[in-house]
Amino acid sequence: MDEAKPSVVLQEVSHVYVSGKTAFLALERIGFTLQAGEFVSLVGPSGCGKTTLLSIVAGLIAPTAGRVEVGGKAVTGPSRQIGYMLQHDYLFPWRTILDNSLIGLELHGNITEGQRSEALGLLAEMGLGDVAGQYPHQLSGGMRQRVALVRTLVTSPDILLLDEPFSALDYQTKLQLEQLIADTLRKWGKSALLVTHDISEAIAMSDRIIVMDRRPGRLRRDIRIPEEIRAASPMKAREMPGFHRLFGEIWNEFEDMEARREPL
Ligand SMILES: Nc1ncnc2c1ncn2[C@@H]1O[C@H](COP(=O)(O)OP(=O)(O)OP(=O)(O)O)[C@@H](O)[C@H]1O
Repeated sequence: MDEAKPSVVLQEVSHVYVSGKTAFLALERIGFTLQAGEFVSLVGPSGCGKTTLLSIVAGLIAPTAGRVEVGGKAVTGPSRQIGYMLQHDYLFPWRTILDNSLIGLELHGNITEGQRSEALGLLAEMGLGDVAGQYPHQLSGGMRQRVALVRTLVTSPDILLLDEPFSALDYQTKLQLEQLIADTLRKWGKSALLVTHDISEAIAMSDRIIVMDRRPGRLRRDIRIPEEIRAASPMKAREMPGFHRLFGEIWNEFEDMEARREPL
């Protein structure tokens, strides 16, 4: 682990949504640490609070109780240390691919020539060098998500929050992008917190998987992925017997939660 890079620590984080006269406990006393350079996935049934948790870590909403620290400092709002990548790419149709990838930097001031050439280098690394001058409608879904990744990486965040970034992609593109992101984050020693509904994706990409329970959203399991699976590519990992065992174990957690589900 790289000690110079920050870890993320959540302590007793709870969140209540209030609308009108009703209050809803969305998260209850969540606590875990995302070590520097670690890749952790959050899985759990719909509505268990995964996106709420990411928004709290990103500093977009303040938790009702508890504390989130990045690199030992309390999170009080959005910061450049954290990059957020969503299911939709939200590229601006009137801007070129290069200009779209520079948006995050523009928000922090004028773009330097060095930053522009760094963005071009990143686009090339993601196989997008030839389309830097094109517009989003000329690109496939997978290419657009890669642009969104460049836009996130170009601001040099230490931690990436990934909210179902692959869910709108076809299977083959999704596997390729999983591989690309896993390789890129590992190479640069970035930490990541991935929200996904896809158990296979979580196992193939992560160092750990946190299984959440719902109503209220709580931690249910914290599962460490065996080294042999972590060392394999997301495609190869899917062929391993250990992978299928883990899939079954997590699937059983979901079945158990479903069996205990109370009517809404
Ligand atoms: N702004 C809000 N006001 C009131 N309730 C909300 C708000 N946002 C989310 N919720 C509720 O909080 C709970 C957790 O929502 P959240 O979107 O974090 O869950 P999730 O696990 O990400 O869901 P999914 O897997 O379906 O995307 C849900 O019951 C949701 O209806």
